Amino acid sequence: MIVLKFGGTSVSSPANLKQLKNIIESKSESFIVVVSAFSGITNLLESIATNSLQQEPHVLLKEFKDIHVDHIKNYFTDKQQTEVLVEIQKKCNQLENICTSVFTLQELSNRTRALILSFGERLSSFVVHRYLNAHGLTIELLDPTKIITGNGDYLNTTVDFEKTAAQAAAMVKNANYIIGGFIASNEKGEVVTLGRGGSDYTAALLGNVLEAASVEIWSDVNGVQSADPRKVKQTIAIENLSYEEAFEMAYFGAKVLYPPSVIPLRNKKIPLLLKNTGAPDQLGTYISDHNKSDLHKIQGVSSLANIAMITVSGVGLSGRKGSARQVFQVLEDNDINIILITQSCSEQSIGLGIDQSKAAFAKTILDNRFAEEIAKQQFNEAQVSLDHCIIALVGDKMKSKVGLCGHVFSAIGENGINVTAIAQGASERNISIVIDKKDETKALNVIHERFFSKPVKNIHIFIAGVGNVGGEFLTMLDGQRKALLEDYNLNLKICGVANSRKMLFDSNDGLSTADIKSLKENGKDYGAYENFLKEIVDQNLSNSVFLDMTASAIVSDGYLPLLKKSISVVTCNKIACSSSQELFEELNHSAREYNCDFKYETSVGAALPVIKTIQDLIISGDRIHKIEAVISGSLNFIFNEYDGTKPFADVVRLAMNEGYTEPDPLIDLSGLDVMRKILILSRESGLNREIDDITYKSFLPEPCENAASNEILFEELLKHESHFKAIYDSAFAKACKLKVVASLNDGNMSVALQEVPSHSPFYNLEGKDNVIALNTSRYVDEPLVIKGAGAGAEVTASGVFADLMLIFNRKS
Ligand SMILES: NC(=O)c1ccc[n+]([C@@H]2O[C@H](COP(=O)([O-])OP(=O)(O)OC[C@H]3O[C@@H](n4cnc5c(N)ncnc54)[C@H](O)[C@@H]3O)[C@@H](O)[C@H]2O)c1
Ligand SMILES: N[C@@H](CCO)C(=O)O
Repeated sequence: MIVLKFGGTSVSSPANLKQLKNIIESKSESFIVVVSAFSGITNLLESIATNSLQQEPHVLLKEFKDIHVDHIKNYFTDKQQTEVLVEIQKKCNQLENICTSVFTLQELSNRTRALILSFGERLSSFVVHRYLNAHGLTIELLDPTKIITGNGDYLNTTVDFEKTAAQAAAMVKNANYIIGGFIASNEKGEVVTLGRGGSDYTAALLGNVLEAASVEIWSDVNGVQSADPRKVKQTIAIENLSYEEAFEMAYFGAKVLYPPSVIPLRNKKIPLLLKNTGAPDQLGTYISDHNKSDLHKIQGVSSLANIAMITVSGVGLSGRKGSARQVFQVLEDNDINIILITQSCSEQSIGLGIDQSKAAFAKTILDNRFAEEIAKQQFNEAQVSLDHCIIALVGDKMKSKVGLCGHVFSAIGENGINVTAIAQGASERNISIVIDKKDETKALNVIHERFFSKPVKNIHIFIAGVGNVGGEFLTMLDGQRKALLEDYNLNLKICGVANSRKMLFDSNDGLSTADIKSLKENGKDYGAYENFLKEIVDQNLSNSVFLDMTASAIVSDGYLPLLKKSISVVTCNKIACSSSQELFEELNHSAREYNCDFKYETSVGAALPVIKTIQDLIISGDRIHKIEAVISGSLNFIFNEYDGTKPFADVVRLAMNEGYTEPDPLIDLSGLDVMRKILILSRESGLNREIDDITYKSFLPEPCENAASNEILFEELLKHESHFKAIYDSAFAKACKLKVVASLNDGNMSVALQEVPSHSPFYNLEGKDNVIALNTSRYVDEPLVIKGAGAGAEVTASGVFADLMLIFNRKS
């Protein structure tokens, strides 16, 4: 004998009902089918019951009848319908009579409520029975009130297993049956119910008393998922669970199974199979005595919201026997359920997780109970902290996996999620972590990504600036997206983007390049830049990263608040790293403190590995003694191109059009861009320096230096053509080339336009190339030289991309 339970959705459409028929026909052993009420009916009956007190619930009763009549019209031929409809009408009349009595007497006892609620399964089992008969199946309809007996609460009866077993044995022979779930009777023969989710329980207890070979629960999902699919996108069905794991998962919100149903089956070691009626070929979840999986891993991650943490603390708790018992007793006496307990071994505090709605009451009763101790300052008043949730990791074999907790905490720590309390039983079947409620979905996702097979890590990207570099970045991302997903399991989603005025967000599907191109037309004015930042923070997404591809100080001023929310920052904008030493240090320090990354490799030499090389040298104990470098791609290009045959202004414009200069080319021409870079390299070398410490003599005439706009700058450059020609001629006369050289020597920084002779290593530096020569304690006679393209939107975008990958590929 096997027991098969079909939920509301499995009986509420012709397609599913046909599946139900096919499923039971495929069984070789005899069976009992347990059915729930049609979808939505139990809630409707709750409303009918409650409504009966205020008014005669004609409208709701009509709805109740109409739903059933609709099903019947869908399931039966015209000829078959008549008889079924007559019976339904009879049952609806009975229900109406009960409701009228409730209204007349103005009395709705739990006894009457249970009777009203029972109509859902009474009708569904009748309809499904007739349907199966009409399709030629020989199957008998059982009356659950004649088999299942309970006592106590009318709405949540306690089943009398002995009596039920005897009745079941008398009524169930070697044949096939169908029965409505959820309903039972008490010793007086009155109708009672098994509590919400009770059809699962009917199946489990029939499985128990009939010692079934197995119990199958058929619903609209493929078994227990590794997490709640409404909160985590890429869940997987768990193939095998032990009874204990199933109970934990069900308790912590995996709604596919009513938790108490596991117990009658575990007691008799009856396997439980959870299957999808709509997809019977899917494996589903097999729950049995032992978890067959050999993997010592987390089976699922689940959560429970609306938790308040109550802390009972005080010096008087230490060594005081029975205090925990007293705390628990006072809560028990007042019907408050404790969901989670933590106590440190110093015994100075006990932390309790309870349902948030009971928090204020719990504080009052605890403070009253310990008023004397509080007055003597032995105990503190109970502290209440609201708006938490519990994240539960479930798995029988987690205990033997070294480092598992470490992975969990690093995953959530890297995403800025604070842990308020932790509870882990000695069985280690459940590790419960209390966190802020607002982080519930984020925590479920980061833990799920970290632990489940071939997880796809969703990277949530926010971008400021989609100009030259930003535009190239988007092209590169489009080209790499597929490979990143297939080869690295990384799904890069652009969730938000802004230019200097407008912003666009889409964290569900991510923004496409076409969406981003329409930013000007379709974006929303953000007003103050802080509004863009606030939106990023409020989204509270896992694996969030902010890319700055602007040259804006407003944008770089926003890094700190992001880092402090554990949102990593990747930038090619040099402003933040070359402003005060204090800010530079605070940015790096905050990234470490808040477990995220601050990456700025492209601020010097575009994608050349300059900063990374210096960091690697320093961390391995080397010391930087001297840096000599040409680190302006645009100036190198300009002085390579300029020979007096066309105006200096035209060459600068060419560099600008090629995307080598800053958006404001005066930043390059004034030497500021090079100064920022040598300052950043000095700081990376361990020096504490400011921009004013750099020795620099400008090669620009003053009117160019003071140009208030690009237009004026180009006019002034043209006016001073002879100045630039003279600089060129002087170098040419000495067979030298012009190079803007930055150096760090003995702690002193300088930048200067130099005439370099042919034997100089800088002489042959072509186009927009950069070269950086490092003399260190290890590279003494010959410097370590890094050379290559130092400007250009494409190489810079590739450097930004590489920084991004360094953050997330490493963590996957
Ligand atoms: N081009 C290169 O070779 C190169 C190399 C290394 C680093 N960089 C750095 O890359 C950055 C971008 O350079 P680019 O050539 O792409 O410049 P760009 O002018 O083409 O693009 C910058 C974009 O930033 C946007 N922007 C400006 N203020 C903003 C704000 N407050 N909020 C949001 N967006 C804003 C602008 O609308 C523009 O679209 C600069 O900081 C530059 O120093 C460039
Ligand atoms: N404007 C910069 C871009 C690279 O930082 C340069 O010319 O080098």
